[in-house]
Amino acid sequence: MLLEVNELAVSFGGVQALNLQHFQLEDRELRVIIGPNGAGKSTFMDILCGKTKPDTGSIVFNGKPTRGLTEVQIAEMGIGRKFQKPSVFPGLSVYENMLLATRMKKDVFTSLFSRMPAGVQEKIEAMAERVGLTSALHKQAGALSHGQKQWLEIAIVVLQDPRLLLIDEPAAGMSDREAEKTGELLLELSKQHGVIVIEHDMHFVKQIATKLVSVLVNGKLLMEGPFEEVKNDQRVIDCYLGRVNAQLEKL
Ligand SMILES: Nc1ncnc2c1ncn2[C@@H]1O[C@H](COP(=O)(O)OP(=O)(O)OP(=O)(O)O)[C@@H](O)[C@H]1O
Repeated sequence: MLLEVNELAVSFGGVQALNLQHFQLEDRELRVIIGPNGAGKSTFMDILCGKTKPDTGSIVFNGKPTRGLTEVQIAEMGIGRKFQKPSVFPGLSVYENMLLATRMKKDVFTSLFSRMPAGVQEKIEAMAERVGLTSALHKQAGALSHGQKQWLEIAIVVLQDPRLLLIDEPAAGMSDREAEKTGELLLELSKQHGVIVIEHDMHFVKQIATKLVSVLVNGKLLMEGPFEEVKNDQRVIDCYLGRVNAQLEKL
């Protein structure tokens, strides 16, 4: 098991944001987490990467407990997080952004201007190929399309060689074609990494949920199952009145 979580809870000002009895993820499993706004999805990822400290509970990653560790220590253990908010350096090229990612432990100046260890260039070129950014390698990151920026963000996390990737709403704001390409990329990445994806777009969920979908509601796990089972579950449908419900009916 790559990740095992038990009795994980956190409250903010008396409001319980998360109260997760149990969650587990196998190595090289891609799990999608869905749930209405305020369900605790981002809070769960924030706790997994050490950004938020839980009140109670245990998290065992790759056989080792992570509670009490800092964000940096957790990242070094192999949990990589891609946030919804862009975090690339817009004034640097795609290549330079990727180079920085391979050398995160050094400062920006040293990373960009010191001698490059053997194999780094090849690693960056292979990653650019994987995320479809080969022809944009020397473009400024700030000039990329929204979809390309998201792929660069994913590449930056993957270049740090995490065992587990946490990805928050990767398809938000993308065209259908970009979302589809992103889905293909995540499926490909899950051959080498554990991947947890938070997503609202049900077409995208359908594409990538080849195994299990976890549904969070009010901080609790409502159900877990294959996409077909989840989308037909009355409790899930009831939680998704409105926009997402309409999407579910079309699938
Ligand atoms: N730092 C914080 N301080 C106070 N309350 C918070 C904080 N972070 C989250 N919350 C609250 O915790 C609950 C869960 O929020 P969270 O952002 O995890 O939900 P979510 O499922 O990711 O929602 P969305 O789909 O809208 O992103 C919400 O009631 C939210 O207002």
